Amino acid sequence: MSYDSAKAAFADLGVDTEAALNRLADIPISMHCWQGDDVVGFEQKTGSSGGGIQATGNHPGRARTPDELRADLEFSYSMIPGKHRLNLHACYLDTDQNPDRDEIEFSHFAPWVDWAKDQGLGLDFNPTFFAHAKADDNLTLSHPDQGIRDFWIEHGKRSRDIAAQMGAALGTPCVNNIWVPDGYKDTPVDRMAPRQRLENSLDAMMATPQDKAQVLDAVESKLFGIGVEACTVGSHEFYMGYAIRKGTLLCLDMGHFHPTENVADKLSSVALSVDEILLHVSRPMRWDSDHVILLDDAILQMAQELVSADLLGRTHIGLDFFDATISRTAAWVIGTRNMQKALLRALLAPWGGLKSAENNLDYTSRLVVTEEIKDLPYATVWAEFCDRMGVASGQALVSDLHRYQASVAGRG
Ligand SMILES: C[C@H](O)[C@H](O)[C@@H](O)C(=O)CO
Ligand SMILES: [Mn+2]
Repeated sequence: MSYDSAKAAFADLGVDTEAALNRLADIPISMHCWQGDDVVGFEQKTGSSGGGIQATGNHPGRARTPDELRADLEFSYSMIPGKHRLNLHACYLDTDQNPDRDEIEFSHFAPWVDWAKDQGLGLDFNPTFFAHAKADDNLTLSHPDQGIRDFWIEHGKRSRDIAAQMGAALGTPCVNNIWVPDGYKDTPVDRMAPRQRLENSLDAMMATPQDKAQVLDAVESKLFGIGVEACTVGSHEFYMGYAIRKGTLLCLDMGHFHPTENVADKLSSVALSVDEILLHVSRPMRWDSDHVILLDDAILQMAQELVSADLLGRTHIGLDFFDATISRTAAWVIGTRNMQKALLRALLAPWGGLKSAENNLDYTSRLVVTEEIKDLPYATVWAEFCDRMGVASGQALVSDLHRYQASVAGRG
């Protein structure tokens, strides 16, 4: 089918494909650096991720240096239509020095900033509160030991400063997202004290006012993780309350709720209480398994909510998955494109008519239309988008992904 025929099919429903394509071109997705190297990072130490998160698999081609990671990212961005962002973790510093987490500085990340400027990318940032000896108790900002808390508060402060400098250097606010693994394997007798300590530590970390044009603070909750099955200190209720009271962004990670919860349903509720939202789009399978996102119902519903509730202007879309059983670059490309495809479908829905049917309690029309539009030629509009953006689709995409993977498979 030609794009003109597809355009006419959507126009029949009152949908303007040109407006949808223009809007999609303006939605940046923050791609996470950690898919490229299985959440290992570039600190001069050995050890696994810790904190209950784990990349599984041993596919050849893992990036072992910042240069390799940047090369993989450059290839991946060239396969993804539009201009996007990179989400960096503090453990991905690029320096010959060996600072501990409480000693990191902007200079340790300067090569990333120079590269981002060169590539026209915005940067987002995250303090790294896991994979460190001082996180081995699965307690960091909420640890009963003041010394350990102070260490992590210092790390958090420095990360926030670095994020602000990144935002200033690149002229686009850097979202600085805080996730801590803190929790208990077995049922604690005191849930209040660690939560009070976490709140105090967060307050100390974010005590210095920062320019929102440079850095946006975000906090990320979790239901449970490996090793903290009984209680997570930074639960959803904890961070939702914190974000509302303190004016931070709230991060909703799709893998951080009970598997039967619909994270898309939370957006409109949360948006009534916080100004801005951060999404970690992920695919949990039975647990927070961080599978590569598919074009499945969960993602489609998330995109529908973002468009229908008019939340795109105050939601930062980040990704959070890491699969080491497949080509890591293909994982980035497929997952990011799926997020974009979901947004495109949502932008191509006849929201006016659907909302008016629902308002009139005409659920039959709502059902007929939502089912009928599933047959519309979305693939043709997507191919047109890729074409206009100079990015491969179909068999050409498959070949390019295989060719790049073959070129990195020999890495040791
Ligand atoms: C590496 C990330 O910070 C991490 O995945 C975090 O965002 C998370 O979701 C932990 O489960
Ligand atoms: Mn996350």
